[in-house]
Amino acid sequence: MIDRRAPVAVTCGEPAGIGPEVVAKARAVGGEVPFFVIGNPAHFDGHGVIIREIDTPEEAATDALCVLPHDIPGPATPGHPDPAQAAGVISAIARGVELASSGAASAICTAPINKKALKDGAGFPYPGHTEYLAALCGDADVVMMLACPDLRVVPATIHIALEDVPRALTPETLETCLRVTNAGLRRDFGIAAPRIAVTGLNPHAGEGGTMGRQETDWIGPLVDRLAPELGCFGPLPADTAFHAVAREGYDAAVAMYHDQALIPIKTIDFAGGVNVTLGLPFIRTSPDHGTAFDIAGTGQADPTSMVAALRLAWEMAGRRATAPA
Ligand SMILES: NC(=O)c1ccc[n+]([C@@H]2O[C@H](COP(=O)([O-])OP(=O)(O)OC[C@H]3O[C@@H](n4cnc5c(N)ncnc54)[C@H](O)[C@@H]3O)[C@@H](O)[C@H]2O)c1
Ligand SMILES: N[C@H](C(=O)O)[C@H](O)COP(=O)(O)O
Repeated sequence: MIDRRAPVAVTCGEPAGIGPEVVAKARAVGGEVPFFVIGNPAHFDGHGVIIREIDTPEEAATDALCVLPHDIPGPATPGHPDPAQAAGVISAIARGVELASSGAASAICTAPINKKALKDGAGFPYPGHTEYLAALCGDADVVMMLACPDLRVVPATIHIALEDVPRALTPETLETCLRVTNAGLRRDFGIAAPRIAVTGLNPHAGEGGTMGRQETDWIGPLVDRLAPELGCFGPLPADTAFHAVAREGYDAAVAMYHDQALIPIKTIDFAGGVNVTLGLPFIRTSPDHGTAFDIAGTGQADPTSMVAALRLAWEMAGRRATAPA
């Protein structure tokens, strides 16, 4: 059967971070995935791969790092973001979205951005790709999933201050999160009847209302109501929801806030974790790490997560390409 998947569009991310290095290294070790990167070709020099400028995504090949040139000025200085580059970093993401939306790319895979650098340099009003991509797609209901072979996690609230979590967490937001998670597990991970563990917000999941009431007042009743339809159960005390035996009982865990979800996965498999946005009209993956300014330019960046992100995007594109309409 002919493989008609278009190549994956990689957005360059922060030029002063480790993004260019892991993208270039991924070309060398992630051999089978056809991809091209949207960025300034000069930013990818020096990592031992052949760089080829291309004019269209169709020219992407696996024998070189193919770069679709994008207007991001100047050299990159590792560890020191240049405010003049911020607008180009942002518009490269928007360009990736256009290419994925038109079918010219089968997915986007985003190299890490530095949110503060984009805010300082170009007034970027979003706390992350996830929210920016949702806005580009008409305020789509999206969830952020981080996935590795042993665990998938979804924080029900994403990039907000901890003090704002209890207000942001409502029956409506949690229900939407559970629905998007269930649909994503079925469509993009091929799990016919997903099992979704839901954690509590408070210590010991509230311990029967003695350490917080969200669990008894509404999280528990909501999870019970949706259980027959979405395969969810809980709320579980978060501290014991992620050990090895517990993980065997679910396909994804929905946690209540960012660190509750991301600490376990980045502890279990920082190198192999992948960030996936579910709920968009196209596929988006990303490595689970950030711009790592502390090691940028030293050659120490590990491309394993970038390779995993490319492979997962490609696999998801394959599943969508062969799914019945
Ligand atoms: N996908 C993304 O765009 C994304 C993901 C996470 C964080 N970020 C952003 O990146 C910036 C820095 O975040 P941070 O410092 O919290 O996390 P980070 O992941 O950049 O770094 C955390 C630690 O892990 C190390 N590390 C990270 N990736 C590595 C790799 N591939 N190989 C070897 N060591 C690696 C770093 O050197 C550092 O010590 C922030 O602006 C954050 O918002 C972006
Ligand atoms: N919250 C993510 C993490 O810590 O890995 C990271 O900030 C990336 O988020 P976006 O994909 O929204 O940029």
